[in-house]
Amino acid sequence: MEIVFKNVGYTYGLGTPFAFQALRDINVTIPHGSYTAIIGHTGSGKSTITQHLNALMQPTEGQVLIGDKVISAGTKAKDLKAIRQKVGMVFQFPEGQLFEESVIKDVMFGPMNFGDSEEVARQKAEEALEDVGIDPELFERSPFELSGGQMRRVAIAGVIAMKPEVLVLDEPTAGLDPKGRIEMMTMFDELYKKQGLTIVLVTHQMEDVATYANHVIVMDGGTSVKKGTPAEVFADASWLQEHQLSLPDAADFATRLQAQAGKFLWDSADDMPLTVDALADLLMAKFDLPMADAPSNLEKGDQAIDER
Ligand SMILES: Nc1ncnc2c1ncn2[C@@H]1O[C@H](COP(=O)(O)OP(=O)(O)OP(=O)(O)O)[C@@H](O)[C@H]1O
Repeated sequence: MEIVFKNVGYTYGLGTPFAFQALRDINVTIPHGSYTAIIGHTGSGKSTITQHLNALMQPTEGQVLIGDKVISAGTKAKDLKAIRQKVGMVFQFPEGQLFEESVIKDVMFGPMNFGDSEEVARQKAEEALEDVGIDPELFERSPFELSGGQMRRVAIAGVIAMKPEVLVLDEPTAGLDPKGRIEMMTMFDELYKKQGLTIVLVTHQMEDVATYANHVIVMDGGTSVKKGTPAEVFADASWLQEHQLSLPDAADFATRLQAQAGKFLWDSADDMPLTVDALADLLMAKFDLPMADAPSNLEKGDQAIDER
């Protein structure tokens, strides 16, 4: 499902002395089937734009087209239920919203709230819990007996169980350790590939943008200042700096190496290595190193974390 912003603006406290325009002149598209990252420094408007994706907020100016629904100031609440089912939101620290006495009941809550029978809701909940990697042995346990990482997965299963077409993730790995972060991002990537979802990821992690996203929207001062592929958005390091953003570490290293070597290591901006794996490939090729049968950096990193 495609989501289109047409001249969208949003003012908090409209008509009061405390009015603050947080979004202005937004014209962006979240393409159907894309993995879109929304980036931007603190206060640039990411959370505000995100809450327009399932009409939790309605624009005070312009329109948001969510599939075949048009949302503008004053759209009636009765039109919004179908949107809430189609666009699932995972906010920061979603485990804070767990409340039922068992894991399975918590995940069944959403589907039942949208009118599914208990039997259908249970089936959807079991599938969703399997998708997020929760062992069936835990289904009847209290969610509050689980580890923090497991609680977060259960909360995410509660969103996935509603079979959304679009999954919106607002800094979903906040507070996780490096291993938990990689596992969580890998899980979303698998869901994206397996279920044909559209994903919108709000993040401060440029590595995640480079590794998972295929479309990026850059926010600054309440508006979108750039959109494109990760390669297009990361092509200009000084532009990123002006907008208080940075390159992914691999691209930063490669750019410095290129500057120090004083010669081009890649042909066009599209070829700049953005991930550690792409950087490794570039260095292997440039220095004509033989390919060995050794674990990748990522696997070694995982191993090191496991051993700690
Ligand atoms: N409820 C509110 N009332 C008034 N102003 C608000 C409200 N919520 C956010 N703002 C302001 O709107 C602007 C955009 O905030 P928003 O939370 O969307 O930014 P953000 O990019 O998500 O920031 P962060 O990266 O810190 O989460 C900021 O200047 C913020 O202070």
